[in-house]
Amino acid sequence: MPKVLISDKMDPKAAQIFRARGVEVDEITGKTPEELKAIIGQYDGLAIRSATKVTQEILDAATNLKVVGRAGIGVDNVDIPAASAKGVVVMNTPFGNSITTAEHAIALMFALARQLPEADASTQAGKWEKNRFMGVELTNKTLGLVGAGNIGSIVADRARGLKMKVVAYDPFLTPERAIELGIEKADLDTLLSRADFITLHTPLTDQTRNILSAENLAKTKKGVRIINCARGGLIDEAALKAGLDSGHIAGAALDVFVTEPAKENGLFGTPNFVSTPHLGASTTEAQVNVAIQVAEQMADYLVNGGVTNALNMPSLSAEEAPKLKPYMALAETLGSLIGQLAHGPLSTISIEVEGAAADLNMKPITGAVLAGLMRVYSDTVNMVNAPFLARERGLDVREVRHDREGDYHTLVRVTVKTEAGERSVAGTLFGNAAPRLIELFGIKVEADLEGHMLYVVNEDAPGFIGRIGTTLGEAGVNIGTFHLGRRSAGGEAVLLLSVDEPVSPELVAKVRVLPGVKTAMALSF
Ligand SMILES: NC(=O)c1ccc[n+]([C@@H]2O[C@H](COP(=O)([O-])OP(=O)(O)OC[C@H]3O[C@@H](n4cnc5c(N)ncnc54)[C@H](O)[C@@H]3O)[C@@H](O)[C@H]2O)c1
Ligand SMILES: O=C(O)[C@H](O)COP(=O)(O)O
Repeated sequence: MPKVLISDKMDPKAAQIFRARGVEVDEITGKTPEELKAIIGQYDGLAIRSATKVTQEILDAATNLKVVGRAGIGVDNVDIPAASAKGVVVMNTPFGNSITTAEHAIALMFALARQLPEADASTQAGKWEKNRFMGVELTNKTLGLVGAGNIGSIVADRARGLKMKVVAYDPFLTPERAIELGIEKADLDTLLSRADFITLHTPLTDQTRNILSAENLAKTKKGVRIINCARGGLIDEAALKAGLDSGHIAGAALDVFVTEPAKENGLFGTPNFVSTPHLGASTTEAQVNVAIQVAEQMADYLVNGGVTNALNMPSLSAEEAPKLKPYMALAETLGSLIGQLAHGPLSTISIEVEGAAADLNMKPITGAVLAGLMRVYSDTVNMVNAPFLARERGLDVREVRHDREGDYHTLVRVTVKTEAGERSVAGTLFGNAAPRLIELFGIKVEADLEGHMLYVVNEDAPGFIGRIGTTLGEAGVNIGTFHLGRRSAGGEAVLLLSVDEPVSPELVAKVRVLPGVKTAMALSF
């Protein structure tokens, strides 16, 4: 039974779903990195929010880990390249808390417009400072939206409902989508110069870090109010404080900080500064949504192999997973066969599908071929890290889907380019389930590839099979299955034998010197 650790506070629905789906679950929150390192080795899955940092060190200690599930959106607390390299799927729940976070941005915009926190503190202090708190209306004001993705779009919709004009900067926003959202697409400088309020809704990347730098803050309109419910690091906090102190910036509301938890910060105590402790996603509705989603996604992966919302692997629905399972076994076996047989550096690998296979999601098939191929070199390779390792090694991966109908109802062919030329193997599914080799380096040969095998290329000549049988018999090796194929009568032939135990190097050496043998190799699957 797979075992998951929930290491951040999560709605109880997550644990309930894991258990209902046959996944054992421990909820242990508030651990230090050292404490997490000590226990993570027991788990197949790790369910987190933003508090747990999934670093290279944690991943190194996570010897059984297969999936990290983020109950939320931002995954900047997960070292995704390190997870990919270790074959760990990283998934998030990209929509579960979007409405809640958009609403928080709108709430902070009102808090700034009407100085609600200060007015509340003053009133409760018995001051009744009616004349101190003069607000501004949102109606007819311009909202500058930096990032018009899931959350930004919802903020735009709500802002338009408030009769604001929305100007958006997002390099990936198409003109059609801007029209659909009823917003104006602009460049950053235009937005900065026109916005009465600016709200940030981008991930933190090398391009967005300090997008509101001292230089860009200086381009804003005097009296601008700024909201950040996205990520700390998008705003230069020192420059923001200077802008508030000088009065150029009329107000700023931050839910997120460069350093979190933000127990101390230079902005604290600054007039017209409002803050919340990363509460963007903190509503009952959002937390139930993300807890349910993350548990379902992780259980799907751990139990059925279904992949949804992964950031380092193509999606594979729970419906597709059982259909693709035999294909992935076939693909992995073909990858392994070609990895064992093709010597020297590979420059290109081409994966072709035809017949029924051509109707399937090809990415998992490709991932499985690459995993089979690379596992020949390292047993820590899986479908997640195989494409990553292939890219790292400069292997050019090509996918070809053929519409044509061939001799087989379904077929997967793998061709690699080596220094010695192209090498190709092909297989089908027997009875729609059992992987079967049908072609090896251009020779038709039907074989089940499993367990320990001996591969021999020889000249097709009478008496050869007897000699092989005798050689194996004398070595005390029992033959399970025997598959033969040849290019032409008297030409090159291949022989694939399955045997009950590993084929020793000594036996391979004996076979290699038999008359007519061109090459012999032990294979294992
Ligand atoms: N405060 C919270 O509790 C909370 C909750 C949920 C999400 N978030 C954060 O909110 C942010 C937005 O989330 P989302 O779901 O809308 O993400 P999203 O991926 O749907 O949208 C992000 C948008 O930013 C745009 N973008 C990327 N680079 C840009 C750039 N250089 N300049 C301008 N725009 C750029 C993208 O094109 C995209 O449209 C994320 O950082 C997420 O982690 C915070
Ligand atoms: O990216 C997110 O989903 C938010 O930052 C929410 O973070 P949290 O789950 O720690 O509240």
